[in-house]
Amino acid sequence: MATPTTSFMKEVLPPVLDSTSQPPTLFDGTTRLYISYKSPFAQRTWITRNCKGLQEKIKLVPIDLQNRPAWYKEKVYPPNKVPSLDHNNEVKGESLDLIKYIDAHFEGPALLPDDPAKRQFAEELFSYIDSLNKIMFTALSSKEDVGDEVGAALDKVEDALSKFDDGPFFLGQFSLVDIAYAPFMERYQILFSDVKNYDITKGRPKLALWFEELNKIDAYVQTRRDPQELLAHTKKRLGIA
Ligand SMILES: N[C@@H](CCC(=O)N[C@@H](CS)C(=O)NCC(=O)O)C(=O)O
Repeated sequence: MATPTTSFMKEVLPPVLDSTSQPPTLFDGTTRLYISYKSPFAQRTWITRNCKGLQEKIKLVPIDLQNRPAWYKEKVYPPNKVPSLDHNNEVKGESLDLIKYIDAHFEGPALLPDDPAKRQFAEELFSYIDSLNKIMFTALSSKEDVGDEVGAALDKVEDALSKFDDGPFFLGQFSLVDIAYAPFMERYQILFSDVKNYDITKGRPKLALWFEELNKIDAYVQTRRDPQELLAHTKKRLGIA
């Protein structure tokens, strides 16, 4: 597919709902994506919705995770996490499942290529991200300097970006794989620079180019938070503030 660089007007984002907020009219047939503006898992689904041009079809419902409305757990999504998607009056969760679901069940450009080799590599990369996250967050929470494990994990990302040469993204062209990685890689770039004085792109030209190209994609840029806000929020969550 063509890289979705098409600009649309900056969306006016709906206000965050907290424990004092009334629920929307639940299960009225409206497709709703429950997110938190700060959640990297939720951001994956939000980018996917934007990439497919579904701003009108999928309504964002941002909730305050620090002060959640009780109705969210009781009436919408008992696991009480974000993201979740209410589509056809059925609520589903798990961000990686949801980005595939949104891609497959809604109109808009296909975000996974048909090529079986690329599809297989996509699955490998979807599986790898949990290990990457573990290594990266463990390193950030530790007092030690950045060690070999982080370097090796990032080198693996650099290698993955070298596999297909028909574009700067994981599968060549922009896809769900980039969407799965973007919210986390964005946080690693900011956090490692601030906390460890470590530039994750140094000596990794493919990764540097990946960030450069990603930051041209409006559907993603619209979901980015202020880096200082993200830094403060994530450091607090990791207990390193
Ligand atoms: N595996 C889930 C993880 C979702 C998740 O942990 N979301 C966080 C926000 S980043 C959350 O809702 N945390 C609240 C909680 O765990 O109570 C996914 O991929 O969607």
